[in-house]
Formats: sequence, C-alpha cells, structure tokens
Amino acid sequence: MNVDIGNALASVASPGVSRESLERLDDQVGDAHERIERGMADAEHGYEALNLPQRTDPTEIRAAVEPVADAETLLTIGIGGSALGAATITDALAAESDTEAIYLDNVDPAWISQLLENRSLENTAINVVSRSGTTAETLANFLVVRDAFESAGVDWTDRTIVTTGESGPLRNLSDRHDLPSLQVPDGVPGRFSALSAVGLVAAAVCEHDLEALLDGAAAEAETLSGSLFECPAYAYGATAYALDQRGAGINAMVPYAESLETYAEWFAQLWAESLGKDDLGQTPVRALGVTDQHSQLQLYRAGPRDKLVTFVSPGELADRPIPDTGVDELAYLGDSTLADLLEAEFEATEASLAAAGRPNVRVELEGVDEYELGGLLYGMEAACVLAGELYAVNTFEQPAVEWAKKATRGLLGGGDFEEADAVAEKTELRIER
Ligand SMILES: O=P(O)(O)OC[C@H]1O[C@H](O)[C@H](O)[C@@H](O)[C@@H]1O
Repeated sequence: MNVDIGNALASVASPGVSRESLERLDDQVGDAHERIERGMADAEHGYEALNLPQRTDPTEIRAAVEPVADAETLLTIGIGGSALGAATITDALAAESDTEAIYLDNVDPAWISQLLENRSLENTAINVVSRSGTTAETLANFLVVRDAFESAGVDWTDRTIVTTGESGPLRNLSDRHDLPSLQVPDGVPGRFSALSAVGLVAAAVCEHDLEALLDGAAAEAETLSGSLFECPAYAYGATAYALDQRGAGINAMVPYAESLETYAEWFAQLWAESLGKDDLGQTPVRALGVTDQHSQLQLYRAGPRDKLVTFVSPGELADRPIPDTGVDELAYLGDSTLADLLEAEFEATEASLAAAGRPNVRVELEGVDEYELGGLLYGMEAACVLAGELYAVNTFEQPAVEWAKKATRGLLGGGDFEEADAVAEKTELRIER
C-alpha cells in the first residue's frame, strides 16, 4: 500500500501536523522500530504476528480443508479476531469457487435459526475458530450448529475443521472427535491473526490464492524501516497518533469499495482493542464510500474538529459502463462508467474535506486482489503496533474485554467471578411508559 499524508499537514488542516513535528516524531519512530524488530526477532507475544508472512504454511492449511473442499456453504463460527480477518478476506475477494462463506459471530437466536433453517447441511461445512477455546459465544454457537447437524442426520465430525490454541476445551473436543485441526500460532493475538490459519482457512475453502496474500504481506514487511518517510505503514500509524495528540480522537475508516466494508470492521477491532487503554486511544468509526457521503460526510466536514478521515482508494476495479438515456441533464453520466463515478466521488470528497481544513489520509491500493489485501492487512497491523509504541500502551492485551467476558460467565453460572456482582449494582433511573 501507499499512503498520502499531505492532507494531514498543518498547512492544510486543523488539527494538522507540521512537517517539523513529523521530523521530530520520526526520532521516536526510529526507536519504536528498533523495539518492534527486537520483538519480532525474539518472537515476543504480539510482535510475533508481524512474522506471519514467513511463518504461515499455506500447504498445511489447504491439506486441513481438503475434507470439506466441496462445501457449498462454509459456516465460520468465531468472534472478534477469530472471525473478522477471515470475513475481511472472503468478502473482499472476487469469488473463485461456489462456496458461500457465512460468519456466525453473534448469538442472536432468531438470526442463527434463520441461517440454519432450509439449509442443506450435507453440503455445509463448519469452521470453528477460537484462540482460547473458551469463548462462550463461539462454543454456544458451535453446540447449536452441531445439534442442527445431528437433527438433520448429518455427521458433523466429517464436516468440521477446528482452529484453536495448543490446549483448552476446544482442543480437547477436537482431539476427542479426531477432527482436522490447525493451531493458532503462539504469540499471535486474535486481532493480529488474519494472516494465519485463523484468517486463511475460509480463504482456502473458497479457493483464494493464499501464497499471493502472504506475498503481499511479506512485501509490506520489507518496507518496515526506521523512518516514517520510508515506510507507508509507519507513516499511517505515526500520523494517526500525531493527529490524535492534536485533538483528532476519532478515526473514520472509509474504504471506497463495497467489498472492503468488512475490512473497516476488522480495522475497528484492531485499532480499538489494541490502543484503547490507560485513558488513551483513538476511536475508530466504520464508514463506506460512497454510501456514507450521503449520511456522515456532513458531520466530517462541518462538525467538531475531532476527526481524522482515512480513505482507502481501491485502485482499478472491474468496471461497468453507465447506459446513455438521451436525457440532456443525464448525458454526463452516459459518457462515464460506474468506476469513473466512484473515483470522481472519492476525489471530490477528499478535496471537500481538505478545503474545509479537515485532516484526511489516503491509503492507496492497486486493486482489490490477494496480494494487495495481504499488504493492506499487514500494513495496518504494523501501523497499529507502531502507534502502540508511540502511545506506550500494551498493544497486545485487552483486559477491558476480558472483564466483561468474566462477568458474563459469572452470570451464567460458569464460575465464581466477582465481575458479575457489578450487574446487580447497576444504578437505575427508569422512565416508564
Ligand atoms: O479466539 P477467541 O479466544 O475465541 O477470542 C475471540 C475474541 O475474544 C475477545 O473478545 C477478545 O477481546 C478478542 O480479541 C478475541 O479476538
């Protein structure tokens, strides 16, 4: 990916960052890069994720999915980092097979029932993913889906792949039923695991090119260096950090491709869960170009000066001409294509923010294919790790999320967790109808 931070400069935007400030910040980027390189070399928890392009074995993943290669539907059961990377990849890429990839990352009973009803389960495969192997939502959904297979007389053990940690309840279950299984690599937190089996099993069943995804990521890894002026990922992370320090506490991620809508969700988890700690962090907002030009843009251009808008320009897309109508006022459309319109809207929106002095950054791809997507995912992970160093937070933990997980388990009788007591202590001021 390339990154253009021109519209984040203080000469264009407020808040903005001056070139001199960026040059001063570059010293910290150099130190942070040394720390990151050390963490990668020592395979330290979290930093190890940046080694995935070299460590992940696509042949092993393809072999594990072989038994379900014919699936018409792949139900991936996971949540957070165990679903969003895989969903980002299969949603972004053009279909290479007839497999439909569906993600069960919520526990809404009506939705799950609807998904299972009228589905031919003989042609469905299950991909259950949980790093810890203990996440209540994932295990509950898995048990419900298993039960639906049993009720339909389909042997779920023939149709299930497991990706989990080295030990834990899901690993035990997988061993007991002798299921094909893959391991979440040690030292790789869920939200940084898109380029491991966690993100690539679904891509393999959908016959996407895993090597190209990893090659794109490896090429991005090659750009990591001690200066933000030489590394697009660090330029992004450092600029987002500097703008947050200057008041842009919100980061709206706006890809200009329908297929990248899920990518904005993945980014939101990465940015929020990694950087939101010690009363610090930048709030990610998910948006989509051009759709949200007609809803959120008003606020971005004229609301409080507390936002960075990150555009992702997808580069060349498969195109479709706009038919001519013979109506004079619409003639300009008839001379164009949908991709021309998308591009013009992107450039106009970017300019409209700059003209109003609102900081924005452009992330440029050369198309939405495996190689470019691998680079984007890796680049944003590296940007996030760099930002974590600059904020001096522990990027790779998520104690606030764990707190709510414990409270939920306590409420359901899954153990004695003091966090659950807070539920009964809720302050009420109810207004009843
Ligand atoms: O993969 P699992 O252990 O099931 O965890 C799934 C998700 O659970 C939690 O909510 C964590 O905060 C996320 O970072 C993680 O991705």
